[in-house]
Amino acid sequence: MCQQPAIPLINHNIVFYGAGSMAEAIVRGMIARNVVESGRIIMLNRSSSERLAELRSRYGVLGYNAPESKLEALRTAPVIVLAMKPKDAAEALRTLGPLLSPDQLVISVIAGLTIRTMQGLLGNPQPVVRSMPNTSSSIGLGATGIAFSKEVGEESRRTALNIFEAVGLTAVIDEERMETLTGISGSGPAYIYYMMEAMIAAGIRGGLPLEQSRELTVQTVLGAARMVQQTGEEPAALRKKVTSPNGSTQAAIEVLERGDFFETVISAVNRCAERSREMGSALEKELH
Ligand SMILES: NC(=O)C1=CN([C@@H]2O[C@H](COP(=O)(O)OP(=O)(O)OC[C@H]3O[C@@H](n4cnc5c(N)ncnc54)[C@H](OP(=O)(O)O)[C@@H]3O)[C@@H](O)[C@H]2O)C=CC1
Ligand SMILES: O=C(O)[C@@H]1CCC=N1
Repeated sequence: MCQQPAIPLINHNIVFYGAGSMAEAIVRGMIARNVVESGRIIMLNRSSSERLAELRSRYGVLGYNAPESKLEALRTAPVIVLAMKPKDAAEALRTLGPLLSPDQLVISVIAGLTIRTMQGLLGNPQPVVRSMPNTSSSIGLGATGIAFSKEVGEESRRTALNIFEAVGLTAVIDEERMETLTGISGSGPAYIYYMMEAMIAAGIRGGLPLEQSRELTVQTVLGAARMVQQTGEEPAALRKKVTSPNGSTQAAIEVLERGDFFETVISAVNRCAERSREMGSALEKELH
């Protein structure tokens, strides 16, 4: 596990422009690891005061949706994390651009939104970071891809890395690979949850009580991931060790193969990447 720093690593305000699931996952992870004091986190949304009240009471963060407070927070924060849905990003970036000074860092978690489009919509070559985290950041087990615009200096680079390293693993990658990474780790938790849903349902249909089926499934997924991590063995090698010749596992794998499981997962990852590119293209059109 990560060691909790005695002195918070981040000693400036961070504004989350968007206060939904992904923003909360990052905030929860950062606060749990004590990398920043909760009073330095400001969360903004468009309309939901109940949501801001919930975040304030859960994490002790500040939350605003009144226009003047929002503008003031955006004008003055050294770091702004863009965390709204892609459909809301163009308008938000157009609002943000004229408010910023050149030293403010904008970090996006928005799927598909490229560095070029971000800077175009901001209207200036602001230092920007394109990231793709996942919701496991909320328990410190996130996996985040990061790409930097050339305007990002060493200190800002470190700031962005501090945020995401505090909530899990980070991978600095070429921006061109961000959609593929989205297909693996950004959306990946959903594929695993889907597999778990099916395993739990199978247990119930086979007569196990829901709770037992759930617990057994969770432990199986956790154990399998830890085995790959801790033994350093390849998943294929570990799979072989479970699969006795002509045994029950082999019979199960044959069913998965008949459903073209391996290629189906690859197609899902590819489609996810393609969809991210489509969302990125829709945002790029907003430039014209
Ligand atoms: N969920 C995930 O697993 C992951 C999501 N992402 C990315 O994170 C982003 C957010 O996703 P998610 O957290 O799921 O979305 P949510 O719908 O949960 O949250 C979106 C938030 O943005 C706010 N918002 C929208 N427009 C504005 C605006 N103009 N000003 C201020 N706040 C605004 C909404 O406020 P209100 O409710 O008041 O309208 C809401 O708080 C997406 O772009 C997605 O691609 C990236 C990786 C993983
Ligand atoms: O589904 C989405 O668009 C976002 C991006 C990665 C995970 N969720």
